[in-house]
Amino acid sequence: MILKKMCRQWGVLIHSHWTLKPTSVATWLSNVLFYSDSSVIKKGKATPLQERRMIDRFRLWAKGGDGGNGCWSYQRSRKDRHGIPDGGNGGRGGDVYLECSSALWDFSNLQHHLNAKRGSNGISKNMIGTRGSDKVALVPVGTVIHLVSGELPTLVKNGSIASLDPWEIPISAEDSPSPTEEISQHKDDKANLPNILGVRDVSCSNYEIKESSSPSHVLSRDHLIGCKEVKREQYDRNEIEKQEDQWWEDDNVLWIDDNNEVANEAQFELADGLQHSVAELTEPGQRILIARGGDGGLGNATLSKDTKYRQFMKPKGASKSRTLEDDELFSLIAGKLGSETVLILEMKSIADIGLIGMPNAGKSTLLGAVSRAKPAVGHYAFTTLRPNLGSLHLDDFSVSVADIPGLIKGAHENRGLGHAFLRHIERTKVLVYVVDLAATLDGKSFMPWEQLRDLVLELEHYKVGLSKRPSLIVANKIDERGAIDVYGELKTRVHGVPIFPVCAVLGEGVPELKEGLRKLIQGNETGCLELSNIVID
Ligand SMILES: Nc1nc2c(ncn2[C@@H]2O[C@H](COP(=O)(O)OP(=O)(O)OP(=O)(O)O)[C@@H](O)[C@H]2O)c(=O)[nH]1
Repeated sequence: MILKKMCRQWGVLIHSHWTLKPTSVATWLSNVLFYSDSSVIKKGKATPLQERRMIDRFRLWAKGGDGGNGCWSYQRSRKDRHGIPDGGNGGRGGDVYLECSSALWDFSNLQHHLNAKRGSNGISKNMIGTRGSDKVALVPVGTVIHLVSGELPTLVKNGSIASLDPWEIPISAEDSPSPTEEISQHKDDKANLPNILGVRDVSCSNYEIKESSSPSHVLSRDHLIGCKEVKREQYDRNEIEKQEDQWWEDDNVLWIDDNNEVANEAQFELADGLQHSVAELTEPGQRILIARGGDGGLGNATLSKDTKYRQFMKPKGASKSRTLEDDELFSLIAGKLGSETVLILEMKSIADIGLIGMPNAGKSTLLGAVSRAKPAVGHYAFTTLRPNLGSLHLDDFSVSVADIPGLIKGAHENRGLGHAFLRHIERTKVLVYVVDLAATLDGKSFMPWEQLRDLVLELEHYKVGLSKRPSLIVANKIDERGAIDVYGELKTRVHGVPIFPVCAVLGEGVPELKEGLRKLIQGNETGCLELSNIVID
């Protein structure tokens, strides 16, 4: 009864005819009292950011959808038993796009294979097949694209591509007859395209296609012959599967095996024929076309308009002398293959200010002190495994601050995930060196000026000139005993950049630091930290 009363007082409804067994109540109470600890509650799907490793390099294989096949049909009537060709063209395959989104941090949501949908086949009554749907994959802001194979990605205007006409018009292949170079044409300027839906209206033998970006060129019907080489049966499936296996093997070695960091980096740098930084996505909403869909094959209605093929379009029996070779015919009506691209995506954080320092220097604590960000803070090195971003509000404007994970000596040789961390510094405008004044007080670590020398060396070894940008120094943990003396010595040993004594935990010295950052961002202070300005014994 007492338990029942307690339950009622706590707002727990217990039906009067329930018989409460003391054991079950005890279990329930113990669950409520002892297991309400958040650490015991099962974690949801979204693991906290610092608990999973950042995937900031990613190998991607993209394929545009194949075009649908053209239709071969005849409209017969009582008066015309042979009929007139009325097979529609196949629909165009979908394209593959990468879209920049500020909602993402890394490539963990991305799939290694991206395939757009195939266009549907043409239908009789001269009906064109529908266009295959596009595949759009989201990538974080600051994604840099390196091309392994395939065509160069094309930047598409910001905004939705939903406005694209689903009835994409299939056209003939490009000048090059090679199937590998078979790239479908842009059809942005529809006014210049013949109305193929109403193929009956096309009397000319030349299409004039004007592209907004490239000079206009004329494709003649003769180029249709070029399609001959794009044949499904010639497309060696085994070869492709072999290549895919190979690719997966490469992929495993290069990127998936987490324990093989250094080998991965080395192989990335040595990757054959890799074209570095062919494109980058820096603003949310930007889209890049990475694989084009193939054009649809031509239906016999379209072909019958061409004098060259007209005689072959007649139904069997009506054709006079020779018939079109099967291969040739197949190449005309088969949908063209979508293009394939292999890319390596790399993420470089974009922030106005980069906080860099040795592990445990207090960078994350400082980020929390200057912004509203709540990064994980721990009294052990490498608490931060991915850059944390925060927004620093100065009176009339705000800037973004990135807390870069701790760098150690040899980071430029990829020690301690050095490359992964150094990469993010490339995009910052201003550098803030955070040094730990208390590091040497226990005799285990380096003096602050030694920390600074090592940091500058690591930056310069990774990329020459990386340290040459407006900088300041934060002398952190000024509250620790003996730190003031170390700070005094630091000022005598390091010149050329402002030094701010700060206690990030208590927020002391933070207003002065913000003022210093404002000057740096506005360009009033431009000094960068040089090795020659650091005095070491
Ligand atoms: N006494 C004192 N301790 C501080 C101060 N700032 C940070 N710390 C402590 O230093 C330790 C490391 O702080 P973090 O902010 O995680 O350091 P970090 O540089 O981000 O470390 P990594 O994640 O390894 O790069 C924590 O135990 C903090 O509480 C400070 O101003 N004074």
